[in-house]
Amino acid sequence: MEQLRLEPISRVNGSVTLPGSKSLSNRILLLAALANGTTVVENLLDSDDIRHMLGALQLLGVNVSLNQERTVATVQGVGGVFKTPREPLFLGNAGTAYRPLTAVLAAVAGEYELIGEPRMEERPIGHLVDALQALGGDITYSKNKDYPPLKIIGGQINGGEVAIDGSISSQFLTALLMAAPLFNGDTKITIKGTLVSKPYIDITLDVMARFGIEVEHSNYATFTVKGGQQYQSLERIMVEGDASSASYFVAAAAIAGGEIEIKGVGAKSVQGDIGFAKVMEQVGAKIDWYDERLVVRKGQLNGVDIDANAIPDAAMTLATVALFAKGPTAIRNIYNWRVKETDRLHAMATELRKVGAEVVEGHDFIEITPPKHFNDVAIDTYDDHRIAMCFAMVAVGGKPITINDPKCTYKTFPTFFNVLASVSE
Ligand SMILES: O=C(O)C1=C[C@@H](OP(=O)(O)O)[C@@H](O)[C@H](O)C1
Ligand SMILES: C=C(OP(=O)(O)O)C(=O)O
Repeated sequence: MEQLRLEPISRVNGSVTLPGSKSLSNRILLLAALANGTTVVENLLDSDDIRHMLGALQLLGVNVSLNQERTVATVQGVGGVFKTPREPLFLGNAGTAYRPLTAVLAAVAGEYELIGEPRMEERPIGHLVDALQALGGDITYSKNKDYPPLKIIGGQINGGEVAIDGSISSQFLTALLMAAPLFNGDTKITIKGTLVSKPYIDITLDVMARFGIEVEHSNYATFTVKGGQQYQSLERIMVEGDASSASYFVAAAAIAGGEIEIKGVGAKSVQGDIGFAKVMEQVGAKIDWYDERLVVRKGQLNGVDIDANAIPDAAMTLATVALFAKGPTAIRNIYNWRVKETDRLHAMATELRKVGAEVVEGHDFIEITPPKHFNDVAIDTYDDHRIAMCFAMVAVGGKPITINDPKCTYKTFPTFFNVLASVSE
């Protein structure tokens, strides 16, 4: 197995231009493909999750051309008419590809099979499939009920009233919302249970509006979407920098000092993970806010006790910031960490303990007391990009660390370790 040795970093300094947002890239690609004209997408992320979406679109007969860096895509929309693919759509472990494609392909004519990596077969999708089936969708489980892989016969959905469980993943509601304009009739969606990861719904509504579709909602409890609509192509759309990827550089500057300018997200971001920078101010970081960038400096870091339901991805970074804060840190209301790239609650608890922290792993929370002494260990990353990236913060805090399988960052941020090295002293 490949390992990356990170020597202690004494200071960080410089400027980082963020790669495009994963959440925005995959939503924009799918809606541009469904639209009825050509859309040029700029600052597209080039990472595994996006490659899986692009691979699927190609098999569905969508013509997408990319520049050499794969950061500008010209998408020739097919007006909601896909080709039946000659092989199953392999979507890796990309939730932002698998879930939206499930709903959209249930809505448009054709026969489809959606497959993924072994971990994808352990990540639930039953809440989405239940809702689509209740609306008349023809979806069957190829292996285990409520989990991928899936077989879909599309084009059967008339719309109507439907309830969807929002308590495990917001991606199910995102998927249903993105597909609903393609249903024959109007759809009224009611949320069952508490909706988790709510800010991701704002990203969905924002992108849908950019492509010409308005959704009405009352306080994220009910949503109404008119059926029989078509997405409208955009001449040009720019993908914001990835706010979750920004979290590592916000944390690095806060921990090590020096100053990092982070370009690509700021006060105007549509991504909820920008909220991580607010949390870091509470922890003690000094941040200057601009519309589309942040400038971050070190401060005296103190442990905090927060509800992180709205920022599930960036909150993992707080778990390693906690190693360098004064006093314990508690991160609460994060049950769904358990159904992501790995069981992140258990994995984070295990690896933080290896480093020397005292950790309480609750059903839906984690409490971290910083180490008295840091152990120089190799961190297992469980094929989870965020575990690899957050544990790089140990080196930023001045302690040596080894990251196993560092290429797992390719899921969302292939150049992460190079970018970190470029601001490290
Ligand atoms: O809609 C999205 O783009 C995402 C939603 C979140 O998932 P959940 O809604 O499952 O928490 C997040 O963790 C994921 O990385 C991206
Ligand atoms: C949870 C994540 O990914 P996915 O989009 O596959 O759910 C993530 O990127 O942290």
